[in-house]
Amino acid sequence: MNQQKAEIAVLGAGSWGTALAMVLADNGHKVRLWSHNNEQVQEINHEHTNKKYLPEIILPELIVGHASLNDALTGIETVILAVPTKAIREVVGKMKAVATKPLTIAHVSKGIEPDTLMRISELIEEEMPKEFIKAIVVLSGPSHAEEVSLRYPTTVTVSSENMAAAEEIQDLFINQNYFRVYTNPDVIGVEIGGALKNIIALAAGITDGLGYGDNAKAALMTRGLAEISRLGTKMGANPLTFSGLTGIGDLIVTCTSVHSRNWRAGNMLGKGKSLEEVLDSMGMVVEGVRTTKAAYQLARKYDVKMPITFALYDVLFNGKNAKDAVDVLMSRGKTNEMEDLVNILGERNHEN
Ligand SMILES: NC(=O)C1=CN([C@@H]2O[C@H](COP(=O)(O)OP(=O)(O)OC[C@H]3O[C@@H](n4cnc5c(N)ncnc54)[C@H](OP(=O)(O)O)[C@@H]3O)[C@@H](O)[C@H]2O)C=CC1
Ligand SMILES: O=C(CO)COP(=O)(O)O
Repeated sequence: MNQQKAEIAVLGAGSWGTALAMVLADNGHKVRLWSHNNEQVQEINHEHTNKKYLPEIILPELIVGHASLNDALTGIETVILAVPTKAIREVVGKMKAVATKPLTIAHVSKGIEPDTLMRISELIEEEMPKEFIKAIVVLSGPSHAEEVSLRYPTTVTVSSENMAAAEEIQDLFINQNYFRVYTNPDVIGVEIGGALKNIIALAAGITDGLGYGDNAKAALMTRGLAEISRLGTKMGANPLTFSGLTGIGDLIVTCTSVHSRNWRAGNMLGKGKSLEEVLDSMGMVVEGVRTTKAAYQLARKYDVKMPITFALYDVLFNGKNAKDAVDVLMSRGKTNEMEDLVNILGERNHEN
């Protein structure tokens, strides 16, 4: 484990890129932390802090900030891509311009691109020429940056179509004191679970903001997982992945933690703030908003029932009142808890 010390580029110096850079540095690896903000790079190198994103933290000296992507990537074989979903195409486009050899690209973002409906590994594959891709890996799971940077015990999962590459990323990150990394070969399930839990966290924040209780939140989490599992299974995921760290695990942490940007954004919406006011006040990415649009489109494409996603879509994009949306969910026709998933599994078995 962590046998060889490597030099790794982390692209994106927001909360998650910085916390993951700390894990790598704690494991003895040199980290080139790239940011498109030169002032932030100066702060990282001279103050060893990143106050905007992790105000309490002192960064290990093995982390060196870079404002030039070319410098950050020269001679590097492994890249951790840690920017929001909507920046992935732009940053991979810049990587392509300076890459000189095949890279293992591990992404850690949780989203789906609206309209193209692509998962992040698919976006990377589309943007990066084949000759510069050694492997694409996803790292996901219940892991708020604020807690990882305090070295609190955390578990995540890595997945790839190239499991040897996933195991290399597992070895780079695993830390027996506080960061345990599992593998799972189900890339679709891992990416869908990580992206769609943000939708349910927004909804959980809204019901908390409305003053509804723990019953409502437990219902949202459970029925939210049911609709994520239905869609993911229809898209080809292993349904068991949704009972793992990147499914229920991440759903629990994002719906219950004060660190969650998605939950906090939902909470403000439930208290009556407009979407614009909420997003303006966050200062960090709230992935669930765009992902709601993408999941709404995916549900229509795959003909899967996703009532919570549809209700949230109406609140976010059609001006529906949040309380009315909950009323609509509660007054739906009678249904069987498991039948739809069982039917999807039946159709899949029939096709195989
Ligand atoms: N925070 C967390 O606990 C976790 C986050 N994630 C996922 O990680 C991804 C990144 O999130 P997180 O770090 O939290 O986000 P933050 O909002 O904290 O930081 C985003 C970072 O990306 C930079 N960035 C944004 N757009 C671009 C661009 N076009 N080119 C270059 N850099 C850009 C931002 O720069 P600037 O400062 O200039 O805006 C900032 O440094 C998300 O998909 C999130 O879901 C996953 C697990 C945990
Ligand atoms: O994915 C996360 C925790 O696992 C982070 O969630 P938020 O983006 O809602 O903060």
